Amino acid sequence: MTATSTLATQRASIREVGLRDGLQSLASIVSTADKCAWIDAAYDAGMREMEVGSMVPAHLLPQLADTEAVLAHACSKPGLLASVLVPNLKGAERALAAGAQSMVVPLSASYAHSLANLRKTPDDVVAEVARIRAVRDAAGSHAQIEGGVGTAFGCTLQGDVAESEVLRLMQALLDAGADHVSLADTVGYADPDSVRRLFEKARRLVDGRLRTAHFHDTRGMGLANAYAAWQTGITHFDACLGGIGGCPHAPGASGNVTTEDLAYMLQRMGVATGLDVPALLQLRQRMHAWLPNEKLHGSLWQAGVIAAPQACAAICT
Ligand SMILES: CC(C)(COP(=O)([O-])OP(=O)([O-])OC[C@H]1O[C@@H](n2cnc3c(N)ncnc32)[C@H](O)[C@@H]1OP(=O)([O-])[O-])[C@@H](O)C(=O)NCCC(=O)NCCSC(=O)C[C@@](C)(O)CC(=O)[O-]
Repeated sequence: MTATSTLATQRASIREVGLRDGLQSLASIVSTADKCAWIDAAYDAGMREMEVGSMVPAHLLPQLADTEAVLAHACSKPGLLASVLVPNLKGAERALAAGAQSMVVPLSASYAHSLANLRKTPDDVVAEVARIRAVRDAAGSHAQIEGGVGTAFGCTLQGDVAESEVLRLMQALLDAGADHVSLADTVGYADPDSVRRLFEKARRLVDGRLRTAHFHDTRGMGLANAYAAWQTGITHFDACLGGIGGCPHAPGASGNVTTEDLAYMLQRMGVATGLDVPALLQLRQRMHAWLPNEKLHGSLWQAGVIAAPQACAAICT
């Protein structure tokens, strides 16, 4: 898809991943009731895709130990696509039993990060996706399987990651049974040029089966990278309210691109997201009470939204 035809689409979807990527690296533990309130408020603000936790061993990420309960609440929301991260077959079995509508299987294109994060090589993760697909199909479930290719632009443990390796693994995930794939910049190694280059190549290879772009704002390029991905035809983005997030097994990892800033950027570009940006800002404000010891990030909350032209005209006359 060319930039011109992409811009004609003028619709994009943001998946709030704060309850998973956002919380996984924070020491604070948010109560299940507060997580459900977070889901309610995001849903009321128009959010229709949320990643609400991880099916990892509770002792590894106690922050996400209540994922089953949080997922059950998310699944009660009509029209909400509720996903969870699953690191292995056991996690997928838990996700299927809990009624997940979408499972994100992370695969690190960086060999070193793959071992640190999942104790598996990237190709072992591909083989695990084949097992997850077999179990899902045998269960008669329609839960989507997303292969999330992380460290796609490099990482602190290994340095460079070759584009050819990222593309190979992306294709291997689809061949193994993933329904679609996403590309992630785990530690802020991407820039708009490298994003455009890799996403264009990836889209040439698998077209619409490359669904989502997942950026961290580690070096201040999160929004610029999202814009570059949008220009290649990507219309699904991951983001975290308050810009929290980061992989605990990736040294130097920091927060995701900020949901409210990304939603506002798209809105200013005339792209419909279905999101109520002032409502997102109110939700961000509530997060201070849920995460009193954590720093929230982003820009829009400081300056506020610029009033729509009609409202401005009314005020100015
Ligand atoms: C994959 C493992 C589990 C391997 O960990 P392991 O120790 O190799 O696991 P194992 O298979 O040897 O099993 C050890 C024990 O854990 C149990 N177990 C095993 N699996 C599960 C499970 N799913 N749920 C519950 N329990 C489980 C298993 O049953 C066994 O129990 P025991 O017999 O000793 O009583 C571990 O390495 C792991 O959980 N890693 C995940 C780390 C993580 O969450 N990282 C962050 C997410 S990835 C990320 O942030 C990047 C991303 C996606 O956001 C993209 C980006 O930003 O770029």
